[in-house]
Amino acid sequence: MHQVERAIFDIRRGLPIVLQGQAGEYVLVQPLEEVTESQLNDLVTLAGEAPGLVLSRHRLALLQSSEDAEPGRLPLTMAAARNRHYLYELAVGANMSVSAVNERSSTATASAEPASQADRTALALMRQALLIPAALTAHVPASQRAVVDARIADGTLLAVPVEQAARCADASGGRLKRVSEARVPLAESPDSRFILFREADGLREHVAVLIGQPTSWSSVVPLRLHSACLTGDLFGSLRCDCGEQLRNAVADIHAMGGGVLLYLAQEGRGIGLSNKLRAYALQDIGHDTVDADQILGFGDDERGYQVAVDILNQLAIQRVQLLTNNPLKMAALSEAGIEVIGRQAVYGRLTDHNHRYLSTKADRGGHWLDDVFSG
Ligand SMILES: Nc1nc2c(ncn2[C@@H]2O[C@H](COP(=O)(O)OP(=O)(O)OP(=O)(O)O)[C@@H](O)[C@H]2O)c(=O)[nH]1
Ligand SMILES: [Zn+2]
Repeated sequence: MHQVERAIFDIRRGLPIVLQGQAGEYVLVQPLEEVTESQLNDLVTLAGEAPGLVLSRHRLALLQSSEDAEPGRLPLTMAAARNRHYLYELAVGANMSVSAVNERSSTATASAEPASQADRTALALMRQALLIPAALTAHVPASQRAVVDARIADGTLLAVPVEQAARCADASGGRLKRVSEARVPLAESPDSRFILFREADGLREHVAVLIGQPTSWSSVVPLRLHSACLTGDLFGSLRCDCGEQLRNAVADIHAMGGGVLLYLAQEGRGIGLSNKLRAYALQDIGHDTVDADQILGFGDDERGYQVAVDILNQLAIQRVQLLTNNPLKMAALSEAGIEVIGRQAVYGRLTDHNHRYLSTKADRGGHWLDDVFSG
């Protein structure tokens, strides 16, 4: 796992890695995000043949104008593989179909082939690294093995077994370390304590905010799962309702006699801040919050709650009253064996700026927000 965690760091820095198959085959993986012309040239030279562009099922569904799709790999011509602008159009362009992109460009690509295990793993690693979910993959032919081996040997290219990488990228939670804690009095709840949990790869840290003294909590613990939103939580952005929900939740839990707020590193519904800002830019040209994420290759909600369940287990919390308007959070906890005894709504204010966002959440995400719209 250690090696995979290193690989995720390389990927996050935009560097290529090698995935090694069980039969000894090598697949070079180059993240698309921030890729430079010179990296594209290097990739083609190193592989000795044109790579393919691996895209998520959400992005391919858009490119193919279909309801649903599987992750796939678009085989590229040599010219296409070197054309950064063209690759970006395919991966995140807002005007969408493979043929339309081909038409606008001097290069061309064929229709998608099913993604191999290495391709799928490459996508999972991009997500784990919080990059755009798109990568170039190239099979290294026997003639190029010695060159690639030399790069692995001199430490300029990291190689990891694909099986291990697939397991690591899919393992959400389960490897959380309780790192540090302290008393942090909050305006809405002076008797509060922060406990920090760190994921094994070190990329994400989550905080459990204990409100009041656990010894005085009732047997059903009021719980808020709050996904990080830098823009809303910290700056009071008017695009969403997060900041007010956060503060209202702390006040509500305090008023309920104490409980827990888990502040989860799931910025932008799990797509990361850089992608959320990209999604905001797409919303500014007319797409709604769900479609904007899909253009970038993401599903409506990329969050999982295993991390939250692991923290609750570490805190020995079994029965909760959940503060949420999100049916997925209720279901995720119940499915993981946490008893959700009840639900309490937690709202922010409706404004001109967040109206469309909240109505999309209600209409397309099934969030319980009727009371917000009825005033
Ligand atoms: N991708 C994306 N994420 C957004 C957008 N606006 C807000 N977010 C994120 O959405 C998440 C909202 O999280 P939560 O406050 O847990 O809210 P929720 O899923 O609506 O559920 P409840 O508040 O519990 O009802 C945060 O991670 C925000 O960063 C957006 O337009 N696009
Ligand atoms: Zn927000």
